[in-house]
Amino acid sequence: MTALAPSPRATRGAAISLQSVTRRFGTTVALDGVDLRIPAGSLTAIVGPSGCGKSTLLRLLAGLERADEGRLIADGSDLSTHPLGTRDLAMVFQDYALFPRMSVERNISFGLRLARRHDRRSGPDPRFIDAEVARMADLFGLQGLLRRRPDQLSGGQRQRVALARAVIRNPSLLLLDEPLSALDVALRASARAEILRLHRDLGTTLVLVTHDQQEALSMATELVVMNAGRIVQAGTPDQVYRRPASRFVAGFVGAPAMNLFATPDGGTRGWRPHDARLLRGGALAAPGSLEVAGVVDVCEYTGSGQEIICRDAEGVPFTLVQHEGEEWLRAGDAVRVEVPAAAVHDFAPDGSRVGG
Ligand SMILES: Nc1ncnc2c1ncn2[C@@H]1O[C@H](COP(=O)(O)OP(=O)(O)OP(=O)(O)O)[C@@H](O)[C@H]1O
Repeated sequence: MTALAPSPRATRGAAISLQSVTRRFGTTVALDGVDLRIPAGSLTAIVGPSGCGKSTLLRLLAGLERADEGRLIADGSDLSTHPLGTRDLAMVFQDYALFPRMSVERNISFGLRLARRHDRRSGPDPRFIDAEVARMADLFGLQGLLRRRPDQLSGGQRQRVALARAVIRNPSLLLLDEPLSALDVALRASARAEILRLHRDLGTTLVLVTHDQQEALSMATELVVMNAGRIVQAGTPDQVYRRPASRFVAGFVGAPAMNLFATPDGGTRGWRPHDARLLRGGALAAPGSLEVAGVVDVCEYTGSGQEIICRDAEGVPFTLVQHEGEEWLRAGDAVRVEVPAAAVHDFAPDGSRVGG
């Protein structure tokens, strides 16, 4: 019982747009004139430092917050006047928000049982509900836990129940607030794969808030970077990674982080550790490329290679990466690297990107 055909309840994903949305809490401006288009069927990941407004944006999409200014449009209708119905929308909160006195089975099937109570003729029948619960239990590894109550589960198990409860309803908009943060590595990988499969099979529009930018880069079709209540860049993960629009985005997206150096004019020059190539012996840098020299400070083994923290002649730290099979650098080694001109990013004193 793993691959039921997409249910006829499934609709295509909703297209959402925010127009000049502002949300204030007292003097705090949580969202500051946000314009954003979330394409139908996209998997949009929202990343940004703590307090930048990610959860507020998600809660706004869920209808749990109202905009003080601006408009929120879904499939052409204004959500402030026609909020999305509960069948079209599901949200998984950071704190799961499970029903404490219901069993896991009851929690997961809640939405379907509600639909049946509302409409016994076209609502899902009990056998379908049982089959769907069993499918969710399989997908999220909840077999054997269906009779328990939430307080008898670990944090990770609770999170999986919350995901199953949201996913079982095949919503056209699924909002996930840090859904994978409490899972261990193995479960995280399978839950991530399940979310991607769900997204692919049902065409649900999925909006995901995460602290884990690697998760965002690997899962998202659209990546939205926020800072201080504003959207500072939105695009495909590839666009954001390769052409960060500002110094802030350059430093925030990508792991290890981009190496950034102050330039004499007050701007910043950056390059990613993965774009640097070691120059061994007396090897010359290719014409036009950037050459950087330094001394290895610390080496950190990562399993598939090592990350190396170096310092240049001015003491500015920069990171290099080495992969398995290379001759390992060690603390105290002198290093020279070249960075192709196309991989060098320049930012003006105001932080904006310079050139292409
Ligand atoms: N109900 C509220 N009352 C007062 N201030 C709030 C409220 N909700 C959010 N804020 C403030 O609005 C700003 C944005 O909060 P939000 O929770 O959206 O940030 P976030 O990016 O999700 O943060 P985190 O990553 O830490 O969860 C913060 O300064 C926060 O303190």
